[in-house]
Amino acid sequence: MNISVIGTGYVGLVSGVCYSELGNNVSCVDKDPFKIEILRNGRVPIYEPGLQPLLNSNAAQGRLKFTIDTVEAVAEADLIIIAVGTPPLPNGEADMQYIEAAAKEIAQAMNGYKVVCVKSTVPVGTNERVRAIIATHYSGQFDVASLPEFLREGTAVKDTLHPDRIVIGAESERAAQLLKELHIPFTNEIVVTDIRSAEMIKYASNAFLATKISFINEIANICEKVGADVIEVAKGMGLDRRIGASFLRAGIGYGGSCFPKDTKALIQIAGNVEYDFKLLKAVVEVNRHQRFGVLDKLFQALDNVYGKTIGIWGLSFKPETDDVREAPALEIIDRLIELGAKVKVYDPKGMESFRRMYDHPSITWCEAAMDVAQGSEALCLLTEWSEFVTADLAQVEAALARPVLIDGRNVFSLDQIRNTGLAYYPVGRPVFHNKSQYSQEVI
Ligand SMILES: NC(=O)C1=CN([C@@H]2O[C@H](COP(=O)(O)OP(=O)(O)OC[C@H]3O[C@@H](n4cnc5c(N)ncnc54)[C@H](O)[C@@H]3O)[C@@H](O)[C@H]2O)C=CC1
Ligand SMILES: O=C(O)[C@H]1O[C@H](OP(=O)(O)OP(=O)(O)OC[C@H]2O[C@@H](n3ccc(=O)[nH]c3=O)[C@H](O)[C@@H]2O)[C@H](O)[C@@H](O)[C@@H]1O
Repeated sequence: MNISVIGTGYVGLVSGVCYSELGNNVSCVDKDPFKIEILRNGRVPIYEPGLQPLLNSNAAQGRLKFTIDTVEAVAEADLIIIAVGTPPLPNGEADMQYIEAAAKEIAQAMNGYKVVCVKSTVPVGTNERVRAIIATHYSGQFDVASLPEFLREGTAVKDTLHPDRIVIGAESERAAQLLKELHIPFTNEIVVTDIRSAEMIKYASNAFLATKISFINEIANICEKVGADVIEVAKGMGLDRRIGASFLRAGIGYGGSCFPKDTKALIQIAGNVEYDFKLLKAVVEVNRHQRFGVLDKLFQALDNVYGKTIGIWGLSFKPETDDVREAPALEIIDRLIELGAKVKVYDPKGMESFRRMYDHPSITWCEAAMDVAQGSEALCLLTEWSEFVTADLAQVEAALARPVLIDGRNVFSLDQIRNTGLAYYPVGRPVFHNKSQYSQEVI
C-alpha cells in the first residue's frame, strides 16, 4: 500500500516507520524543513527506544521517505494519514488549525479515490469537517476515516507493532476494509465502528486512564494520613480483574502532551453540549495539586527552602522520553525558585528540551545524577529513570549535605532505605526516619 503521513511528529514518525516495517511504501511529510533534513540524514529527532534501527533499515530498503512536498506525497498515496498536532487553546479546546490546513493541502493534491484518515486526537465531528474541506476543493470520490492512536511515549514502537487494539471509524465498507487490511498484521483486535464513536473512544480512553491515576493519588494522600501503604493498597486492588493493576502507580500526577490536554478538551467538548463533566473536572484538579506534595514534604523535612540547594532527579514527564511537555518538574522547579531555593537538576535525556522551555540563573545543570546529590540539602526524585532507581543509596546519602530523600515516584523499598541514614518521604507510604543513624536535629 502507498501511504502518506501528514505531520512527522511523535505519532506520524513512529506510525510511518512501523507501517513501512510491514512492507508498505510510506512518505512522511512535515512542514518543518529542518526536521525533514535531520530524518533524511538518517537521524531520529526525538528520543524513542527502538525507533532509530527501524528507521534506518526501512529507509535503506527504499520504503520510507521524508519530504516537505505534500502535493507529491498525497498524489502517490492510496491512504493519507493526518497526524498533525492538536494543541490546547487557552480555554482547553483542541486547536484545529493544523488539521484544517492539512485537509486543505490534501484536497488540493487529490487525483483519484483515496482514504483520508485522522490519527490526531480530535473532537467529535472533526472527520466530518475534514470531509467538508476536501469536498469544497475536490469533486471526485474519497472516504474519510477516524484512526485514533493509543501509543505511549517511551514504548511507542512496541505499542505500535503490538497494540492492544486498533479502532477504525469508517463511513464506508471500502475504507474500513482498506484499514483492516493494513492493520491485521499488527493485531486481530480491530474495532470497526462509526466515525463519531471512534473519535470519542480516544478521549474516553485517555480520560479514564487519567481518572485511575488521580483516584490512586487521592487514595495515596489518605494513606499518608491514616498510616497505610498505597503500594500495598494498589496491589490488593489491582488483582481484581475488574479493576486491573495498571495505572495505579501513585506519585506526583500525570504530565505529558496528552493526558493534560485531552482531559481538558473532553471537559470542553462536554461543555459545548451543555454537559457538566464533574468527575473529569475533579480528576484535573486533583492532578494539578498532586505535584505540590513534593513541596509539602520538603517543608516537613527542612522547614523552609529559602537559600537552600534542592537536588532534582528527572525532568521528563516519564522515563524513556526526552519530552518535558506538561512535566510536573516544570512547576515544581518554578515554585522552588520562587521560594528562593537554588536547584540542581539532572535528567538522562530531557536536559536540552527542559532548558529550551525553562531556564533560570538559580538552576545548576548537572552532568550526572551524583553531581545533583553532592551538597544538596534534599534530593527529589521526579522521574523514575532506571539510572535513579538503581542508584547506590549509601553514595547518595554520603553526597547529600542533609540526608533527605523525597521519592515522588515510590521507587525505593523500605528494605533499601532501612540500611541507610536517609529520611525518606515517599507518596502514600509511611515516612521513614532511621533515627538511630543520624540525630533528629539534622532533619
Ligand atoms: N505524542 C503522543 O504520544 C501521542 C499523540 N497523539 C495525538 O497525535 C497528534 C500528534 O501528536 P504529536 O505527534 O505528539 O505532535 P507533534 O507536535 O510532535 O508533531 C506534529 C507535527 O506536525 C507537523 N505539521 C503541522 N501541520 C502540518 C502540515 N499542514 N503539513 C505537514 N506537517 C505539519 C508539525 O511540524 C509537527 O512536526 C495529536 O493530536 C496528539 O494528541 C495520540 C497518541 C499519542
Ligand atoms: O494520547 C496520548 O498521547 C497517549 O497518552 C498516554 O501515553 P503517554 O502520555 O505517552 O504516557 P503514559 O505512560 O500514559 O503516562 C502519562 C503520565 O501518567 C503518569 N502515570 C502513569 C501511570 C501511573 O500508574 N501513574 C502515573 O502517574 C506518568 O508518569 C506520565 O506522567 C496514553 O497512555 C496513551 O495510550 C495515549 O496514546
